[in-house]
Amino acid sequence: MTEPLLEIQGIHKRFGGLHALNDVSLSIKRGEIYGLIGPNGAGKTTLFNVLTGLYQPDEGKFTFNGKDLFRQKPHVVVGSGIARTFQNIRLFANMTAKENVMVGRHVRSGAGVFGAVFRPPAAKREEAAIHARAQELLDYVGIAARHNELARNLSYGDQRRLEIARALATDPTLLALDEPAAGMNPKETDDLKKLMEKIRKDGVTILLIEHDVKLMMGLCDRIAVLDYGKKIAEGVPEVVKNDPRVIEAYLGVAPE
Ligand SMILES: Nc1ncnc2c1ncn2[C@@H]1O[C@H](COP(=O)(O)OP(=O)(O)OP(=O)(O)O)[C@@H](O)[C@H]1O
Repeated sequence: MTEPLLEIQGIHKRFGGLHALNDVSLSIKRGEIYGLIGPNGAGKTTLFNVLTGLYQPDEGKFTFNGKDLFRQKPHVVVGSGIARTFQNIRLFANMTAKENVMVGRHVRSGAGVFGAVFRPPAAKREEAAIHARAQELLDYVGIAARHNELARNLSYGDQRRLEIARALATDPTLLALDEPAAGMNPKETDDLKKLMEKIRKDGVTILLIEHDVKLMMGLCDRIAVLDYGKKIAEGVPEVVKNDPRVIEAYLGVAPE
């Protein structure tokens, strides 16, 4: 058995009296597309925020690629190979598409502030490489022609793609996507599905939150279901879909 890429055990997160994550454990294998579903307020985004260092969990364990990332800062998490996108798109609206990706790439570059200001030859070469890689990533997600467009002028679907390109610019091992299909039409959703399959084929493991259950069922290798901060089911889509606890969580009533 190969080691899981991501392993979280017994994670608790409380906001005052609200137990947003209650003893959540899961492990994600390398190369998987792993889905996280659950009703509104179930704790999905909170789990992402804990994983990416934005929230400090109260208890638990969290290892990634053999490294202990429990309560680490976001830059350490990114540096360890976890990149994410946000439920509410967080692009630099007044920067071009390419500049947005370059920001992601700078996380990986060694040029730093000195290099950016004084631009010695090595820094210039690095800057050229960052430009080239950013353009390549825009091409990869299918928006190369829009490279010079301000992010705010891109269509909603293209903004979502741009967020993915920016996350990929950090060379992640695990890409965590928070509702990437939100607000997309069926054609955009289908294109997004193909993009996620391509990303996985190219060696990046994907953790995905999504409300579009049809998309999740057709895309994920395994799915975990959260409800009121607890993991109530986990498994292959077919089994999860028919689990009475899942049906009850979604419909509010136990199935007949
Ligand atoms: N920073 C915070 N402070 C206080 N409560 C919070 C905070 N973040 C999340 N919560 C609460 O924790 C619970 C879980 O929220 P979370 O956003 O993780 O749910 P979700 O499953 O992602 O929901 P949705 O599908 O609506 O995005 C909710 O009751 C929410 O109000």
